[in-house]
Amino acid sequence: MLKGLGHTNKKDDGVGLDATAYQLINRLKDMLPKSSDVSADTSTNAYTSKEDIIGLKSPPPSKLKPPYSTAVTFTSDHHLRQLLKMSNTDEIDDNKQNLEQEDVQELSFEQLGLDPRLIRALTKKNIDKPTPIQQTGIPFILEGKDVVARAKTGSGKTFAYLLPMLQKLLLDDNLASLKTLAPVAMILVPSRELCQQVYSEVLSLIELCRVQLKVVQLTGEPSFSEMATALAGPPHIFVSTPACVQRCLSTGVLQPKSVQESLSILILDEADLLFTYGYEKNLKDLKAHIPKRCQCLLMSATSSEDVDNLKKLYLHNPYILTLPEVGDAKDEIVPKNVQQFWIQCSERDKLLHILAILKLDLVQKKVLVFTNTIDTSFTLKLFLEQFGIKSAVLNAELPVNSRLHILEGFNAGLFDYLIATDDSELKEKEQTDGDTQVEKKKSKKHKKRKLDSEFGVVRGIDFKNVYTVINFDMPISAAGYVHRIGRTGRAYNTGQSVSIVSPEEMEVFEEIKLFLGENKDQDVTCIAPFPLLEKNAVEFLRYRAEDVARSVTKIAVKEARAQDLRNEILNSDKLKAHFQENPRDLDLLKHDKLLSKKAPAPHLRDVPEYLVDPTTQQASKFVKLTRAAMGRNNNSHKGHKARVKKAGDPLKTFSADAKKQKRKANDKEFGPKKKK
Ligand SMILES: Nc1ncnc2c1ncn2[C@@H]1O[C@H](COP(=O)(O)OP(=O)(O)OP(=O)(O)O)[C@@H](O)[C@H]1O
Repeated sequence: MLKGLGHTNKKDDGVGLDATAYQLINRLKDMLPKSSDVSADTSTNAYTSKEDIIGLKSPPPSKLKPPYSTAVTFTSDHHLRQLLKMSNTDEIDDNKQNLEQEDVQELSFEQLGLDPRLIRALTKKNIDKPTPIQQTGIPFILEGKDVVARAKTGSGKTFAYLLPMLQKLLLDDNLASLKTLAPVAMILVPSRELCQQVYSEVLSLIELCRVQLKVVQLTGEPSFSEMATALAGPPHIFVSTPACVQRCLSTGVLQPKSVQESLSILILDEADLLFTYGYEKNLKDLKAHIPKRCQCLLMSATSSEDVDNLKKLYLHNPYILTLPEVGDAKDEIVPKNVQQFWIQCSERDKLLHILAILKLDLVQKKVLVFTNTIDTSFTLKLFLEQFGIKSAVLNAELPVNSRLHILEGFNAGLFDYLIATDDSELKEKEQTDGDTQVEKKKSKKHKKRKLDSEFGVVRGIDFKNVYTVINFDMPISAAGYVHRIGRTGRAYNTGQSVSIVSPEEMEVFEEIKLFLGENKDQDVTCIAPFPLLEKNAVEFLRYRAEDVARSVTKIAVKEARAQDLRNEILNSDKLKAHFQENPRDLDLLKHDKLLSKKAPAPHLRDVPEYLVDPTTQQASKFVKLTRAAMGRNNNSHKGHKARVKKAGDPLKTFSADAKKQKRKANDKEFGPKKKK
């Protein structure tokens, strides 16, 4: 991104950047970790690096037929060490020579052997070249191998398995036209949100390919008739959670014998979460019904004991494909195109600091804010509302239709700020804490939390065009941090994260830095202090912020939370009925409406210029300039194609309208904005 900014400086005369701004930019450059020297120029994006293209295997890639063998390449000792960790040493030594001799070659989708219909569908989605995990994975999967694919967040793992899976169904007459009694392909994911996301991706590919394949999704605890309706036919592809499939089997809606006869490909997505979300028993029981000849794929962003256990349980002599792996160096954990920053302040001053960075326009939109509790989300929402910053909240308490709709609305650009409660780690902790199941049940009952156990907002969800991730509360582990900030910088996009760290959170922050490979002795910094926020700028806002913060009482939060839940329960029913008919009508309900009882005071909406010091004004200009240079979609690499796409993609067309509607609604709620 910095190189990109460098280019934009040449064009910025009209914007009025002065020497201070350039100093600021340079300061920002200096403070950035060396690894974040990423560019808006696609030729240097995260995926073109040789270092990132990795394939591991048995048998060696050289035994594969061309053109596959050239795609599988080792380029560093680190990669070989990775291999040694997980495979047979002799085999590695055998392969080492082959691998070192091979040339790195970037392959196109055509060269990977994908069907023209799928390539056309990808072109319509503006996807023209495979990511490394797709380059490496697709040929193996097309060959029918069992595969474990491990790659960073946002690296395109979903298409890495969807494309070859669909190709198999498209090309194999037996599979697609055979009168089976159960689905031919099954995709198991840990959460409802992921289920919806994967389902939408498959559906959209099928529609764009114009083929007669049927896909169905099912989650939660559906009734017998819901299961029977979903599986009538049966669909070719079934997207679900392990618990739900188990339910279909135990109620007889899915006959074990039919599964044995029909199932050809099974995919376990976000495999590292399946056990921690409590599906261990389901998966163990399900194993008995999976035919031996069934091809199994296991996708995950990190490695863990759970992934290993699943691999042993389901896969036969698998190919293990891994992109740079967690463990050795920071570049290999977090996508290179994400810049990481932090701000240190007291717990009490967190509201003040987030207000300063949002209100003074010091970060790019869209912004995804993570909190650890639902109450904190509402505190933040109510607080920001008073300053004219509207946001939606997302948490496990909300009805499923609302959650899905909120995600879709955010992805379509209906609102810019989403405050998500990430309690997935607490959920994991709940799983490991406590001695017996009974105790766990008791404590859960005691808490009376009506949270959806299939909710998962952090892992795997493909938030579109989120530029900034803010950790308002720090996650409780380094892995949680990696997954949170992985919601930005997806695929070829750039992004940044800002962690607001209180003294109480310093311990976990240090842990995170260590995990990312920060090393003071070698002058390696992974998370730099946020460079655009001046102390003065914060202090100027203090009085107003503290005044408003005092009005956001515990009672106000409780009431807002209850009100939001009531709204969303009503919404959810409407959504259910309406969206069966109009699945793309996203603007029916607004999720970012105001919850404060007191209307926001007009004087808090705009920060008067005299309150903003000149350096901060320059910083804000600099952020706006960057935004303009990057284009609204944060997709500079797509160039003219992005414009072509806009007309054809209902989501894009919709978001353009949505922007107008959003402006109108804003004026209605806050009053028309004065022209400066
Ligand atoms: N070849 C490609 N070129 C450009 N964009 C791509 C490509 N493949 C996938 N994408 C896009 O990249 C984004 C991230 O992909 P995906 O959700 O599959 O990542 P992931 O590796 O599964 O991440 P996570 O581990 O967080 O689940 C999606 O928006 C997807 O449409």
